[in-house]
Amino acid sequence: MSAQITKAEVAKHKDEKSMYIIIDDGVYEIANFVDEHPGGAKILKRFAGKDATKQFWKYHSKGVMDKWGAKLKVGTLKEEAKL
Ligand code: HEM
Repeated sequence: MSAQITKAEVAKHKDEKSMYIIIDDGVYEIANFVDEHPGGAKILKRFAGKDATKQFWKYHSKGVMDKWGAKLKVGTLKEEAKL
């Protein structure tokens, strides 16, 4: 079972040491990926600690997730009550 990570926890990971982004219900560690991102490091860093689902699916096809998803995934977004 993969780790359940809250949105608040994701938000803490936003620098070079550790950079999390959310895509759908997955949490991805991209600190070591930003420099090889074909779309550039800058745009990725802008989403560090945040949900990038909409932007991800705007620029990538499912094949990108199939190739990279498992390598970068560190957990699943924890379901929280929406108040
Ligand atoms: C885990 C997260 C991500 C991975 C693994 C990833 C991977 C890739 C790959 C492999 C490409 C090359 C093009 C392709 O094969 O389709 C690409 C291009 C690109 N990515 Fe990402 N990406 C990620 C997140 C993001 C995010 C959050 C943005 C924010 C907008 C972004 C913006 C772009 C852009 C603008 C391009 C260039 C598209 C083009 O030249 O047509 N990516 N990315």
